[in-house]
Amino acid sequence: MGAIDVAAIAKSEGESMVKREEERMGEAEYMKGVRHLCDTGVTKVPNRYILPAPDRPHIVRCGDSTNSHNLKLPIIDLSLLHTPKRAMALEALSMACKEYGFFQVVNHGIPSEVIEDMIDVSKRFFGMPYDEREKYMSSDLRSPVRYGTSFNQIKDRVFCWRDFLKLSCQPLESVLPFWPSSPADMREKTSAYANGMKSLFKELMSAILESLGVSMNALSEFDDGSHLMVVNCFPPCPEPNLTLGMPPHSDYGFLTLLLQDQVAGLQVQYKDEWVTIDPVPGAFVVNIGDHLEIFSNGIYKSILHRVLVNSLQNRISIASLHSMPVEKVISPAAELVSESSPKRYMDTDFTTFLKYISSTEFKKKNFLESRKLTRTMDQTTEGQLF
Ligand SMILES: O=C(O)CCC(=O)C(=O)O
Ligand SMILES: [Fe+2]
Repeated sequence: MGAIDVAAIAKSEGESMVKREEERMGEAEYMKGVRHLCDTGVTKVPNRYILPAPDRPHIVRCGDSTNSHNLKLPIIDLSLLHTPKRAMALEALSMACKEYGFFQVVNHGIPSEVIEDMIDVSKRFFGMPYDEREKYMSSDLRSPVRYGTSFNQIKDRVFCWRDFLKLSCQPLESVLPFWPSSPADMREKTSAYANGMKSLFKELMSAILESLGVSMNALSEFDDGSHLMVVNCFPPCPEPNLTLGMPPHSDYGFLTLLLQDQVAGLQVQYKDEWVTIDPVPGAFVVNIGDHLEIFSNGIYKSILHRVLVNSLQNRISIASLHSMPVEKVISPAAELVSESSPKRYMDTDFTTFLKYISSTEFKKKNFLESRKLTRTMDQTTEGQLF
């Protein structure tokens, strides 16, 4: 063995101190979000955002919508619900909820101006300087307005390429004064959109309850139900194969109504494959959330989905998540539980969900798995909670 090279050790220690200092400074920068990161002119994805190889997306580049990696979701024409073709439309809805857990709705009655204004004001919000957006940053999960980055920036080991603005919408009059005051028309445009989403959600739930054959009594629970709007911004990413805009997750509520601009990115799990949902102009993507899977006792499925990023275009999506009031316990509907079809999920409340998301570095971000009851020969055991 040669003599110990003191100079080399000192040099390497010095280098690792510099590296740690860079990481520490980087960490504070990453907390400011990916929009900010992009404004600093990054040309490579920093380590903090690089997924382990098995979790990376395998992006198949295709402008061709016949490619098997692009899926055409069932399209439900809501205007048919008000015609003699209602039964046929309900059948199509039921099939979509069982087979895909996702569908698109057209002829939904939301004016195109309300939709365009919502996308436009969202773009302008994320286009404001960081100092303006920063005012709404909060780590309090119950705050009525919360600007942030990644999926769960306190917990995520690997960050995802997303910034978001979460707005509580219930009750609208009380939360509105907390919403961003700039851009100047943000509150006006966003509240018009939120009102539209609430009525569309109730119309969809009425059709869904009918398709399940359960009592309409549950409908009134949605009048004061929870309503959260998540405005997502996915800036162009220099190396989109290394990271994700959102990791695989399911949504916690009854239904999510999703508006995406014309940039593709949403992928859903279908027959063990990730398939891309091409945007349909003027349509909403609707997906079943964990609460509806529980309420339907597993008949309708809450499906894992994720978001890809791309190197060229900024992408905006607006997700409206709806459920019953937060204090309400969600359990399978009485009509759907019988001896031949036993209860498959534990009763679930919002506090349990909040505990779950704040206590787990969730691998699959799948709350639902933790609520499933597992059946042995003749007894039911509660699945492990955390
Ligand atoms: O951006 C998308 O297409 C999906 C967003 C999403 O899944 C969510 O906000 O929960
Ligand atoms: Fe989602």
